[in-house]
Amino acid sequence: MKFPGQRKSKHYFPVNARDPLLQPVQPESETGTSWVVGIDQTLVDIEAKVDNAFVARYGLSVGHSLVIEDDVADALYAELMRENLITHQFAGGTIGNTMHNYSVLADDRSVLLGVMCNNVQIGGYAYRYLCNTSSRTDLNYLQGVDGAIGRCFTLISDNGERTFAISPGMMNQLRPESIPEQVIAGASALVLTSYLVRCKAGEPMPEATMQAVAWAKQYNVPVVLTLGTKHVIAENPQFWRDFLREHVAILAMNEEEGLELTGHADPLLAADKALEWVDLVLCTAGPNGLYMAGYTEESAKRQTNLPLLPGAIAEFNQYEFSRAMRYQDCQQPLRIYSHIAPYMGGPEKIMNTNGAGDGALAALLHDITANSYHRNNVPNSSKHVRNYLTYSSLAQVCKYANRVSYQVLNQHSPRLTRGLPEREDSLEEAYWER
Ligand SMILES: Nc1ncnc2c1ncn2[C@@H]1O[C@H](COP(=O)(O)OP(=O)(O)OP(=O)(O)O)[C@@H](O)[C@H]1O
Ligand SMILES: O=c1[nH]cnc2c1ncn2[C@@H]1O[C@H](CO)[C@@H](O)[C@H]1O
Repeated sequence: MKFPGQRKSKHYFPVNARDPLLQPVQPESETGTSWVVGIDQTLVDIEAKVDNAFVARYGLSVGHSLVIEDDVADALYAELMRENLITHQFAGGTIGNTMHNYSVLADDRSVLLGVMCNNVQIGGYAYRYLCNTSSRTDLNYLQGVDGAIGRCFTLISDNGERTFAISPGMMNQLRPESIPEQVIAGASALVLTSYLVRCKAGEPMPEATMQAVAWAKQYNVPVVLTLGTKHVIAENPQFWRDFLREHVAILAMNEEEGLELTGHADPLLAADKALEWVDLVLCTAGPNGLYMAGYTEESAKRQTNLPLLPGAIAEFNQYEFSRAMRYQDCQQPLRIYSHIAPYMGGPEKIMNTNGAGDGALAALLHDITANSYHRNNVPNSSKHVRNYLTYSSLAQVCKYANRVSYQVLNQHSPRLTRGLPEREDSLEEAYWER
């Protein structure tokens, strides 16, 4: 496990050095002790440059993700081929991206659940998917299907905005019995997307998802939900509010999804509202950067030394140097908030925004899993006198998430092609001091 945040400063602890006061550290095994698990619709992103007329012609909605029927997919694909518009093909899927990115950042294990073709052809979509997933993402629990994985036509307009058209193939055929109980039981987090319920009647994916949620609840594993697209939320916002209250600890969304969910266009107010249902919120806001909102123990709050920010909640970042806790673990819960503007003002030229939010969530998961790892190895550390959820403060997690988003914006693929630059391993020197 690589550590996030200020690794060379006081938070760094050399768990691999022999310190007789620490629990003997277990030799690194392939399965490790800390991992995250996610469920996804297995998808390959087929990226093409198109104009808005193309998007309208196929009944799509700019900036969003819609499912298309096979005949529409065939016509769309034929036009892309005929006009030679396809520029890239990548492994995709919002949770697949997040698991891959987590493994790249943490240099550690994530487990991906979903379907995979029983019969993989060299050079085919399934092959590309497997080749473009981190070797630290455990794919051993994928369920075989006799048919194709999904395709996500990723249509990029001139300003870098992306529109998705999903041709599902067999991506929703994941069955409840393919969810491994022990993998969920031992995970630091179970990561889901609201896309998982976007299925045809009778497809087993939603049931498989609920099986995973049931086990997560049984073993007290925090469930993380990323909202995916505003359309899925807009169809039934009350369903999602109930789902969050019932099952979810950590919510990731962008400001449009936040608006559909809460009725608040202001990302800070949307995040604050969502704290009625969940313990921790990450709300990305495109060129306005990102917000986090969560809880900490009143007596453990830490004052920021950054300028206090104006906003719909005055001086909302006052305690952003506090570490997040689950509501249920606080005796006197205090709401804490943080905001950060895009790293370096954003890249000079954005390749495309695809996956920027998935990158931010992967950074947050890294911080949470680092906390579990540290707790397992150094259980009597002062860092664990309370049952914290994150390893770092809210402010630090914001910086890290934002830094990772920048890295994704700066490249074509929605998945990190490499970790952050090595010299930033001591993040003091590069980013964090700026
Ligand atoms: N135009 C931009 N300029 C600068 N930074 C940006 C821009 N767009 C996105 N970012 C950065 O990327 C982060 C995530 O972006 P965004 O809100 O677009 O995520 P998203 O809509 O969830 O993306 P996706 O669903 O494609 O993963 C932002 O918090 C910000 O740091
Ligand atoms: O319906 C869907 N299910 C799962 N993933 C999706 C869906 N639509 C788009 N993406 C994925 O979202 C990623 C960027 O966040 C893209 O890589 C795309 O594959």
